Amino acid sequence: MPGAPRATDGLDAARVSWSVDGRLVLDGVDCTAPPGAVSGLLGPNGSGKSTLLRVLAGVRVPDPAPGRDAAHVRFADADLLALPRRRRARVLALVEQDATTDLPLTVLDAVLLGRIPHRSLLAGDSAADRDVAAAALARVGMSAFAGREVATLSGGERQRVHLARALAQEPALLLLDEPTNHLDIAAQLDTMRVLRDLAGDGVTVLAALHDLNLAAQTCDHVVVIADGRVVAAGDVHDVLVPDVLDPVYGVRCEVLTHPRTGRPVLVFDSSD
Ligand SMILES: Nc1ncnc2c1ncn2[C@@H]1O[C@H](COP(=O)(O)OP(=O)(O)OP(=O)(O)O)[C@@H](O)[C@H]1O
Repeated sequence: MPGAPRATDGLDAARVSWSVDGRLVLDGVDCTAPPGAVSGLLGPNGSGKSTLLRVLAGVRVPDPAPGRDAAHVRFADADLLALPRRRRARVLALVEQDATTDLPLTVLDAVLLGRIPHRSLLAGDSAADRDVAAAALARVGMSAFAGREVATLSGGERQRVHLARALAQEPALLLLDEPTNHLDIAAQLDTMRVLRDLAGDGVTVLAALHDLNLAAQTCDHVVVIADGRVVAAGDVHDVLVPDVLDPVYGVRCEVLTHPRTGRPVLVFDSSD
């Protein structure tokens, strides 16, 4: 992405715990995402993926760790947990699952919200901001919708606008929670291609994904969590294997090889 700062190092989070109502949702998670690559955050429903993304994005504060080494979340030498909100928003963007926009905004105005961290507090949108927002809309194939009210969009269209808003932030680290939710198969592949292109531009991408085959075909690196703990992390060929996936998801999986890409193709059976 033009203007995006290039990260020299990727994301490095360590010992992240988060509890609610006395229940440990994340239990000492270590999670890395290599720079300029697409990483997948995988795990069953309720395993802690959204919570982890929210901690990494600074929306949730990790539990204190009295008497132990504290959690850290670093990106390209910056301590993300210590960065003020506005500076953090110039480094990273989070696309939340089923994000909603209640304000009566046009698509272009919703995408322009992504420019707020980059301008002075009282300034309006500049011509440059509008150019960045228009480029972000073009990148997700939504230019024709610029003047529409967000409330009138379909779920899939809205999902793409949220991605465009994040792109308008020009983040060096992009965190996404199930970015292919609501999307038909062609739109899913388009979104994953956008993520790959961003990685090619130097952006570090970490996306929570449910579709393990989409992850297998797209990701350079995957992290699997279950019950708030990391079970495995690494290259898709090493991690997307029955020894890891069967117990985590309670299924039986077989791994084939994609005839063109050489990447794993997973076929599932229920375990009983
Ligand atoms: N604010 C909260 N209050 C109570 N429980 C919470 C809260 N936030 C998360 N949880 C619980 O923490 C666990 C992990 O939730 P999280 O949304 O991170 O999982 P997930 O892996 O993203 O799930 P899914 O794939 O279903 O979206 C769940 O059991 C959830 O109910």
